[in-house]
Amino acid sequence: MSLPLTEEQRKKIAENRQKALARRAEKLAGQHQNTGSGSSVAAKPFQSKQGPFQNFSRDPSKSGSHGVIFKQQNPPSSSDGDQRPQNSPSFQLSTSEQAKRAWEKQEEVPTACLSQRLPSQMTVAGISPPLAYSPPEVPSQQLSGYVLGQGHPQASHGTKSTSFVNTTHESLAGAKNSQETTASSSGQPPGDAALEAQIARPSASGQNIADVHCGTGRMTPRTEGRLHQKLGTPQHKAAGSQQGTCIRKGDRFQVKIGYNEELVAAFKSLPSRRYDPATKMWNFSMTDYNALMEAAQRLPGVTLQSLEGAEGQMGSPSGSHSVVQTGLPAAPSLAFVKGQCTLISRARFEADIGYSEDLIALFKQMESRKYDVKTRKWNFLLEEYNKLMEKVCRLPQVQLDPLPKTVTLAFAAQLEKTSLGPVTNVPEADLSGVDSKLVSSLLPFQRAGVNFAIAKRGRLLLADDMGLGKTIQAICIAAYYRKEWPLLVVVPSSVRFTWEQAFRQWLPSLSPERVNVIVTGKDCLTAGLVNIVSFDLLSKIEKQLKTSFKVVIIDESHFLKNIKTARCRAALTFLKVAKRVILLSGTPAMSRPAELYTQILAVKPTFFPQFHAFGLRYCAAKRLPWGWDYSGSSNLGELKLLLEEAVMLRRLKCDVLSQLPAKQRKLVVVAPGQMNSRTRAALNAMAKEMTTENKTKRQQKEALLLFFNRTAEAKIPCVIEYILDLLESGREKFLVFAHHKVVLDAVTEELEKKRVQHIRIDGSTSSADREDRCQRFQLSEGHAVAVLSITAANMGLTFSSADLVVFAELFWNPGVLMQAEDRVHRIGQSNSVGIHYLVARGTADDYLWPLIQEKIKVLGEAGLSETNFSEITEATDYFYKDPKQQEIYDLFQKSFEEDGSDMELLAATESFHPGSSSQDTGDPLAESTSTGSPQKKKRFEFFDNWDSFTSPL
Ligand SMILES: Nc1ncnc2c1ncn2[C@@H]1O[C@H](COP(=O)(O)OP(=O)(O)OP(=O)(O)O)[C@@H](O)[C@H]1O
Repeated sequence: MSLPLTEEQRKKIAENRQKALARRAEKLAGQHQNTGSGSSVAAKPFQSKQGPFQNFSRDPSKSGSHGVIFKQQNPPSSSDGDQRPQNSPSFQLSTSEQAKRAWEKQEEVPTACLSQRLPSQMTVAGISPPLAYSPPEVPSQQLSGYVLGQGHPQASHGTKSTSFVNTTHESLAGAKNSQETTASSSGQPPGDAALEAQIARPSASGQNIADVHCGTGRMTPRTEGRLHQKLGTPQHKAAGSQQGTCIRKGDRFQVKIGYNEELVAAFKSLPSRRYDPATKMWNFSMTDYNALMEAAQRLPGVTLQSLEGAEGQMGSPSGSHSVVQTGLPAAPSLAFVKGQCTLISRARFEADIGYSEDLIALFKQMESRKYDVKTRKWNFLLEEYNKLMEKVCRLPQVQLDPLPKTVTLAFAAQLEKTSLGPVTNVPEADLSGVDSKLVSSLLPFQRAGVNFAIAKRGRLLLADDMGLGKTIQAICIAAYYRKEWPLLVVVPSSVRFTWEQAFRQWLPSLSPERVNVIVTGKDCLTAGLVNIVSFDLLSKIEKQLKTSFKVVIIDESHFLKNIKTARCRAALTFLKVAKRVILLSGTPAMSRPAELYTQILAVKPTFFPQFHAFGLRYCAAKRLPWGWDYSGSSNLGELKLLLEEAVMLRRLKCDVLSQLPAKQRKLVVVAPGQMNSRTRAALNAMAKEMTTENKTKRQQKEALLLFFNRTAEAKIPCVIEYILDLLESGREKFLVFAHHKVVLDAVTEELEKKRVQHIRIDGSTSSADREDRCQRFQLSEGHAVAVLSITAANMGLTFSSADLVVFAELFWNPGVLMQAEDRVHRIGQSNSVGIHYLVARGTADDYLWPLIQEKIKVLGEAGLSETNFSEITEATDYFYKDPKQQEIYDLFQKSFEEDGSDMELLAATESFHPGSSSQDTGDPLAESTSTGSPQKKKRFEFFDNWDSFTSPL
């Protein structure tokens, strides 16, 4: 359809075009002279795009998004929609990628160059976009991407690759052939196609099509003219030619073409027309497609490439050069649909794809078909997957991406119809070789966890909720493979000794000497049969890590979530060679699926050897101007199913609540290694002081008090480290009870420093404020810590929104401790609550802990306490073989049982201030407790440097 232009108007337009062309040609020739022979106009914008990425790759710190956006070393050439990795020209490209790049190059050509294109070249360009943007046989899963942290996405789309620089018309046509949409099928006369190929063939230097068009200055108006003559095309027609393309946008299509008055008039005549001022493009409904294409066909000099998926469908070759003339498909059959298969249950998958009549007909042939009216999607049994996919491949208008290969492998039994049961039956493992004490203690769900692990040949991510006893399960699994030991256990440093304790507790057959806790980088990693090392030390013992451990436990394995960290890189070296890998985490991913990647890699290295494939499928990977963003999430249901099938076991507290006690107490042996030698020596001196003969009762008590005070001070770094580890492990809300002001202060300061939401209630908090702060904590979301004084906040407050209580310090009166525990264990609490007692060896805790046990036992026997500490009491192994120790214990017992001692102790401890008194050699107690003026007491230089002491090493 054309507008009736007057002859004069036509002439004027033609003249103006000629003038503009001449001006551009002149300008171009000038530019070529300026840029020299090696430069290419077409290449320029491409090179300039590379700049920032090269800079970026040199500066990975600018990746943003907390290390989740992985470095992209190659420049993307388009930013929207296409999520495949791009290649620099020197990389191998698949044929479809070449075609796409050739297309993009065409797009990048400046207007001046466009005006010089030959009609035949337009046809060359016109063949590529549909197949290049959507290669049906290339599942995204096959896209190999980054080897994490190492940079390049490798160009492998599963199709034959040829070098980009050698791109030829033939290779493009070849690509097209492979997609069943060949250039010849577009209805062009063969003679013309051959001629085009000849013209478009690159120079011997391997220059690509775009360069030939307008690249290096070889193309001048004169040569252009010669080419036109060769084609028998009048030169003025080439100057006036306009090439455009139709692009599918949902149920509409838009036309991308430069301004043409006649075409615009044609657009305006179509009822469904819309103009988008943002893109400056017209768009139409599919019903107007044929009318538009016919109108475009009638306009001289206008070449409008048909819609993606339309070419080759309805061959009505007219013999024209124009792509439009390759045949106009009827609008309904143009419905090119693209989608993907997704796993929706262990037995079924869903086709997530738009409407296609042919496809629906095919779906209806499947016996297991189900249509979900809510999601409006069809789903099928996995056993029909292969059949369906085979048939879908034969529908040219449909691109249904398959399930990732990892998924089909993990669910092979279902695909092959060999196992249709809804739940896999995990066989009962033979645990006869494991200590019976351990095996008999396992709760039913823990036993099931051990069975699962053994069914998975000792490689799993045990992701049970916090406090469900991952430690006992891990020890049992590792013990099953005892013949393959030495065992390596990697843990947060705050729980190294707790793990040592757990081995002692649960594996009596293992001699305690065979448990080796690595404390410094100089310690030998293989000294024990069980070797426990902290994450922090991993990078310091890298050489030793080359020793291969066949059995490895990683506690809080989400500490490895970031591949860029030294600890993760170090861990991957030994995880690669380990035969059994037992990962433990209550929170394997705290905010995004990308965090799971390294843990999956550790358990199943073959699942997603390259992060990019994982990122595309499960992290909604997006290409941004600075690289790929993997911080999103996609197909989470499928990821969960995949993990549960092959990698992970996760039970929530609510799933197993009936098997859990209402309160679970945990003894956390905090690291005395944090104490420097002076601290340790001073504590020993305090202990000695208490048992020195000829001491009055009062003097003994004062010595005891100072011992208690110094213990508080000495524990601070361990306490802080433990709290920070809890936060890092995803514990959102918990209470921290302490007694000494110095401890409360240190914890509060640290939380402030780390900007963690917290409240504090101590003796100085008014009653009104107590309630306010308590409410604030109850209602807060995300991380929140309540820092509470054991004696000032152990009553009358409800903190039921938390389910964990940490006792940073012990207190001699178990009744007070129990009251404090019950701040969370009360009406409104639906969970089993965790109580962690931090106990430091070599401090007053050695005496306080057994004292508390003793008292609780008595209360329990009298029916006054439901609490049973027996398991952990046993575990602590506090039997005083040394008579001096027994003496100190007796002293503690006596002192705390005397009437009024509590008040005296409280006063003394509250007033205690770190670093008090310089009377190292004298009796500091006399000042700190008996003078009654603690503020005035002299400073006791107990620690070299307060700052270094409070910041964990
Ligand atoms: N079967 C059991 N018998 C006796 N005590 C148990 C049993 N299972 C777990 N416990 C105790 O429960 C407490 C919590 O267990 P554990 O520390 O292993 O939990 P977790 O799952 O590792 O928690 P988190 O994720 O917080 O570290 C410990 O004191 C442990 O000794």
